[in-house]
Amino acid sequence: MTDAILDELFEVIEQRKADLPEDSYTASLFTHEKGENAVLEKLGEESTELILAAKDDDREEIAHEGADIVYHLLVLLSMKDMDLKDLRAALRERR
Ligand SMILES: N=c1c2ncn([C@@H]3O[C@H](COP(=O)(O)OP(=O)(O)OP(=O)(O)O)[C@@H](O)[C@H]3O)c2ncn1[C@@H]1O[C@H](COP(=O)(O)O)[C@@H](O)[C@H]1O
Repeated sequence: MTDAILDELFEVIEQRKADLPEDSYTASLFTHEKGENAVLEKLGEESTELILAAKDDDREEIAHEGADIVYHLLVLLSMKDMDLKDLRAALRERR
């Protein structure tokens, strides 16, 4: 997890959280009437879609749904005032 794309994506998410632009999907998750349940529901849906893609052996779809999950996970971390350091620390502890 040293790929810069994750840090760049997390930075954009933090920026959207701060600025809340109207046309931003990310911002809409932070202001959603369902609160954090909106992102939790998305994580549930995307996980199901990932499982279906895996069962179909659809490699392109596995990557697509996996990316959706990573994005929504980063939004969740930001909502909880956590960041990639927390995720990296958890992964490192398992080595
Ligand atoms: N990485 C993502 C990202 N991944 C997924 N999504 C959105 O998450 C939603 C997923 O919901 P759905 O499953 O209903 O979408 P779908 O495409 O119909 O479903 P699938 O069949 O694809 O799973 C879609 O609206 C996607 O656009 C994302 N929206 C934004 N980003 C990143 O966030 C940045 C800022 O985006 P904005 O906040 O929109 O400016 C972008 O530049 C991207 O880098």
